[in-house]
Parts: sequence; C-alpha cells; structure tokens
Amino acid sequence: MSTSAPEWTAPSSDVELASELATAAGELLVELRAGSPLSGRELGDAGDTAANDLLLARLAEARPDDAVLSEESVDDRTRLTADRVWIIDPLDGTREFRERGHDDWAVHVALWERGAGLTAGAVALPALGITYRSDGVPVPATTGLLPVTGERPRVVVSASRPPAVADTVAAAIDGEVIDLGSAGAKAMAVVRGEAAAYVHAGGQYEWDSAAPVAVAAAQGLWCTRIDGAPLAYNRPDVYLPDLVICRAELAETVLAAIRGADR
Ligand SMILES: Nc1ncnc2c1ncn2[C@@H]1O[C@H](COP(=O)(O)O)[C@@H](OP(=O)(O)O)[C@H]1O
Ligand SMILES: [Mg+2]
Repeated sequence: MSTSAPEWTAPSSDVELASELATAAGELLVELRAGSPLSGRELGDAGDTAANDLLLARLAEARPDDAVLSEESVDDRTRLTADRVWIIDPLDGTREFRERGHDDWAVHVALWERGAGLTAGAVALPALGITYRSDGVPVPATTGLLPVTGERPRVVVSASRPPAVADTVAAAIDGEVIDLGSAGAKAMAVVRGEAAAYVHAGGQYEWDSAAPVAVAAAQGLWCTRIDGAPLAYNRPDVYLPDLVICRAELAETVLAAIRGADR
C-alpha cells in the first residue's frame, strides 16, 4: 500500500484555485515560521522563497498556459502578450512575518485577464487561518486584526511608510489613524469592517494590491488610485505607488481630503 501524499487535483474555478493556493502557501509559511531556527531577514527570505516556489509549481501544474507576475521572480515579460496573468505576492508584510508575534502578513494570489482586468483573487491571512476570496464566499466569524468596536472610524496605513495625507483623511471622516503591516492585511481590515479606509501613497507594486483589490472590489468597496483614477494591472511598469480602499459612501470625502492636502 502506498503511503505517499494524495495527488493534488487543481480546481477548474479560478477563484477556487486562487483561494487554495493562497491558503496552502500560508500554511507553509505558518509552519516555517514556527519551526525555523532562522530569524530576521533570513527568516523573511526563506518565507518569500518557500511560498513563491509552492505558488509557481502549482500554477504551472494547474494553468500551464498562463503567465505569472511574482514579486519574487524575474519578470520575463511574457505576461505582456498573455491573455491571463497571475499576479502574486507570496509573502506580503515580510517585515511583520519576520517579527514573531505579528499577525499582519498575507499571501496574495490574483488573476488578471486581458480586456477584463482583475477577475479572481484571494488573500490569505495565515496567522489568523482565514482566506478571503473575490467571489464573496463568507469566511467564518473570527477574531480580526483590530478590535471590532472602535469609537471612531479607522484609517489604516503602513506602519513603516505612512502616507503624508493620513492625518488629513482621518480628520475628514472624524476618524483615527492606525498602523498595520501588509497591504493585504489592511485591505481585509476594511473588508471586515474593522477599518473604514486604507490609504497608501509613496510606493508599491502591482502584486501588493492586485489580490486585495480583487477581494475588496467584490465586496462593493471603493478601490482606486488616490486621485480617483482606476487601478490598472499588468502594465509594462508594475510600479503602482498609491491607492485608496474604503467604504463606498466615504470615497468622495476621502478623495477630496487627499486633493486638499496636495495644495
Ligand atoms: N514606499 C514603498 N515602496 C515600495 N514598496 C512599498 C512601499 N511602501 C509599502 N510597500 C510595500 O507594500 C507592502 C505593504 O507595506 P506596508 O506593510 O508598509 O503597508 C509591502 O510589501 P512586501 O512585504 O511584499 O515587500 C511593502 O514592501
Ligand atoms: Mg507586498
């Protein structure tokens, strides 16, 4: 009798695939973090590599004709003529992953299709054991990253590189600024309703926001550049330095505050 692990059967649904892959890479990262003698930058690098290898191998098996844009792989530019491109960030929030005790890190898997933009995505928050999907399949109620009850609406921002406009935006909605690591973790805090808005400016790449935006947009949240322009993916230059993800009814106020702060 064979004792080998059962073969993995790739799902036919793209969102199911995104979800399975983000979850599997997340489980690998949890195990690595718990069992590794490494720390600091070496732990982060090991996590980046292990998650990237798993995602690339499974994507090659499940969707051999699709292109991949990964934070952790050389961009061979085949994606620029491909009709389907997986945009992945194997470990978003590497800084927080390295600092044990932090739950604010994520795995991002998104699909971009020519003529349609982002069509599927999943964000795993492995430390919480949750994966969010762009088809809105509900996740079990669970403890989030922030207390559910807040006196004031929260604007979540990068802990290491908070945007200059954060205080202005928070003041405009009578809210407060809260630091949190990982673009995916911040976007999912808005999805869960723990935060009213996620605002970022000053630098980011397509893999940082693609899957979070696919999930957040599917929930009816506002997702644009900070000037209100659409977020575009699979561009020749993958630098996509700013974004707003917020409750739709706050978008006008948030964007006006950002415009005003520029003057
Ligand atoms: N100014 C900047 N330039 C480039 N990347 C940035 C950036 N600010 C944030 N990011 C990236 O966006 C992700 C979320 O950052 P933060 O936790 O600070 O909000 C991180 O991705 P990685 O962890 O995948 O590198 C981080 O590297
Ligand atoms: Mg990232």
